[in-house]
Amino acid sequence: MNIGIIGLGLMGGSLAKAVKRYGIAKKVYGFTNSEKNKKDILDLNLVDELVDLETLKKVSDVIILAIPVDAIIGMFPNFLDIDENTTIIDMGSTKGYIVKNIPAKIRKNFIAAHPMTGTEKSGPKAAIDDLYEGKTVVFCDLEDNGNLHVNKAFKIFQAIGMRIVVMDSNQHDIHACFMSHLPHILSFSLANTVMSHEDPKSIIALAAGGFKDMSRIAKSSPRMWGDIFKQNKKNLLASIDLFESQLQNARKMVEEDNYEDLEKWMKKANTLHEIL
Ligand SMILES: NC(=O)C1=CN([C@@H]2O[C@H](COP(=O)(O)OP(=O)(O)OC[C@H]3O[C@@H](n4cnc5c(N)ncnc54)[C@H](O)[C@@H]3O)[C@@H](O)[C@H]2O)C=CC1
Ligand SMILES: O=C(O)C(=O)Cc1ccc(O)cc1
Repeated sequence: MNIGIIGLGLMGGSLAKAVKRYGIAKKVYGFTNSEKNKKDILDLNLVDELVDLETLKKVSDVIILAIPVDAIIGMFPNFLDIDENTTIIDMGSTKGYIVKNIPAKIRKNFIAAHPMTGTEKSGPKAAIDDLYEGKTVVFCDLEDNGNLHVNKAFKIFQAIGMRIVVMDSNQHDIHACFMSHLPHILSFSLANTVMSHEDPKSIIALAAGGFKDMSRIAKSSPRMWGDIFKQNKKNLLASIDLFESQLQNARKMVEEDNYEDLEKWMKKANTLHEIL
């Protein structure tokens, strides 16, 4: 089968590497809207050929959308004339808003997927050989897809070493919010808090592992995360409220010198790593 990838940054570029490595695609075609990235994509040999969108639509049996979540929605009108056997798979970090907006004409073709793997880096140079190996991909609302398309999606993601979890898109957005969207907005907040108080010299001199761990994802793409926070606004606001109440509780225990309860509270937090 021929695979066409739209957007060849971290996710699309890494997928191109994976499908090549496992010999899943006869040919991998790519489309990008970024002139700046074209040279990198070709230098890195991510795809067999960079083509225009109309060509990619015609030559691909499967089209992967690895672009920001608002750009995924913006692509829908381009697919209205797609062949009934062409599968479209999006890799966006949000699912509810995307699924709700898929045009009826292509609903059977369009698989809503979210690979639960990534990094804070972006662009073609960020692509990694084994990004998907042994990781989970969530497929949403498969009951609305045609069997042919579901089977193709399973085949591709299993072949690159992924574990598949099937979920309702609204449930996905709640879980993805707590497990990914909330941690990202907290990391951005921590980075801005520290920078508003500390000078660069002290940051360099004193940054230890814990700070580096907690701020790594604050390096993530603002374009990509702006779209995610917008599409998952309702869940994000609810999770921030819950986080704020935890922080307020911690603040109160410190303020009142209630170190006994503070220790109990931290011991409870320790148990997260019995699960992870
Ligand atoms: N970065 C991560 O760790 C993860 C990202 N995702 C999702 O994957 C998608 C892609 O993210 P990344 O690869 O990290 O972003 P990226 O920024 O590394 O790559 C996206 C690429 O798409 C191109 N692009 C943007 N709009 C386009 C359009 N309309 N047509 C053609 N090309 C276009 C850009 O030039 C860019 O190179 C997003 O929807 C994101 O939410 C999902 C899981 C993990
Ligand atoms: O860099 C990390 O640790 C991530 O958590 C990457 C990530 C970003 C967005 C997603 O939708 C899923 C994973």
